[in-house]
Amino acid sequence: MCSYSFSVSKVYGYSDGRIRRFKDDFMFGASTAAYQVEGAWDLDGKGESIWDRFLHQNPEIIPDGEGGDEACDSYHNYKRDVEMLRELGLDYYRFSISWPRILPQGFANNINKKGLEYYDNLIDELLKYDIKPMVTMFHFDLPQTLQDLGGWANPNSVQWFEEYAKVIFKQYAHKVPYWITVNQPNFICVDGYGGKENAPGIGSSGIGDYMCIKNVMLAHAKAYRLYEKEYKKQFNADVGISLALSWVDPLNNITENVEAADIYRDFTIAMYVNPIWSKEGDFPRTVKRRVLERSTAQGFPESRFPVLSPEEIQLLKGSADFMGVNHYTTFLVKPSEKQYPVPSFEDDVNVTLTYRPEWKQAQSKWLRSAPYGIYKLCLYLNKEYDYPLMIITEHGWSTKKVLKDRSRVRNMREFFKALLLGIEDGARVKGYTSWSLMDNVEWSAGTSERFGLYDVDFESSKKTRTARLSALVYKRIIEQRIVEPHWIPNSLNISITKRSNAQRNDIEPYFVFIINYLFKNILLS
Ligand SMILES: CCCCCCCCCCCCC/C=C/[C@@H](O)[C@@H](N)CO[C@@H]1O[C@H](CO)[C@H](O)[C@H](O)[C@H]1O
Repeated sequence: MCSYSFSVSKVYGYSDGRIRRFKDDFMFGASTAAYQVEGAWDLDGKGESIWDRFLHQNPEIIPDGEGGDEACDSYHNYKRDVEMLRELGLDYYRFSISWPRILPQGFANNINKKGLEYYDNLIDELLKYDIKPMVTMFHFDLPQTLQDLGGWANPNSVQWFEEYAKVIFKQYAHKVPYWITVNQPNFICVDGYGGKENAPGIGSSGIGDYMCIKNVMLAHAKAYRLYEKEYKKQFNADVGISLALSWVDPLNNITENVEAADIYRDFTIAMYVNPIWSKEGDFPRTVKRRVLERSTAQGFPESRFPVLSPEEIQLLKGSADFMGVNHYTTFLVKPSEKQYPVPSFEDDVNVTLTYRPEWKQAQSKWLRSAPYGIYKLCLYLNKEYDYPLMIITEHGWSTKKVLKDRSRVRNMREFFKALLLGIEDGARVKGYTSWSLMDNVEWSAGTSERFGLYDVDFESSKKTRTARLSALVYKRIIEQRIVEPHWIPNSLNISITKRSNAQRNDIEPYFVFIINYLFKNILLS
């Protein structure tokens, strides 16, 4: 049992007032995902994905009725997207490839040339302006034809993914420096196979979700090993996986709550990190033991949690060049007071999640601002997994449709301060990716939750994009390499500025420090 205690004043108060600086080689980017932005859901030979099917069949669950058929129409507007990345001055763009756009029926016997062409054009447009492509190979949109065969619950899915990986590595390996095999196995499996509210909505909690986790993790490892064997020597890209890693603290220091926090971390963090980054490999012992005990008590002849063979453990161990960290929020936990359905993932974990009331709420119900969480997550990962190399592959904040998104600016600044503190304390974080470049289709929430640095007018035929306040603040942070607490632009106009390190003013952090010091100690005294 470990409580991950640390100096509260340092984190909650940022009390030393020091301005910390992002090193010049720290990379900044922005991210999107195919289903959420591309639109053109059935154009030019694209096959149906599980999200196409799910939201077409259940339109009533989308609050504003806006699914991904058109989305931001990035399929036609990708040049404008790249222009926005240039306006922001970003180093890289994280986007995903839609599996059914490349392989309409999921299998490599039928490759859609128009699909390949679309991503070739996007990548070339990025490279033309010196913006690095960071390509996610799978971000939730499985071909429906593969779902009809059981999807990620079918052990053959490991091989299906490997065949898809072969096609896209062959096509793009020579121009992609960063690959992310899979985005968020927990969302794919726990929400999609355990739950009913996200595609494919199987509702097999405590069984289907665990089968899916094993297969998705192995699929990731197979793709990593494929790149390692066939392409690493020649092109030397970094290949990683993106994990949804919320931080979790006990509600208070009562032993049961501290234990509940440990269990929750094991089921949501260690579950995905252990097989790749721990010395022993495999899924966490605590998770295996707990599910076995419950399965036995429930009358199952063996554990509902699948076993990895010694070969599979080896395949997974070390199968990533970096850990993609998607971090949005922090939860507080205590043991559950209610009885969850049996069997279920929720019953296996058996905790209740809550927040501190003072943590500001975003437009999304699940999202509260507790930026210290990224600092504690860094400490935890460093301690448990010996300082893994990380890229923040997602962090963001949702609002209503407003241009002056002050709450996003506040959240971003606080997050950066906590992240810089984590880096100062040893975290090896090499980049930050804002979720999202622009408003998009937030899965079952449609466009009711806006995560964009750019507003998107979904009513307009061109899906017009307009920079928000946060876009200008993010651009300024990237240029200056520091977080200026009070900087605001004169207007919301944004334009492309030539990037150069010489622009960065080394004296400015100290100037800002003196102004802050004077403000706090003299003007306020
Ligand atoms: C009285 C207190 C009640 C507390 C209730 C808490 C309920 C919380 C339930 C847990 C839900 C966790 C949800 C977390 C989700 C994120 O990790 C996940 N959305 C991140 O995925 C990425 O999200 C982006 C923006 O949401 C984007 O959609 C992207 O595609 C995803 O990769």
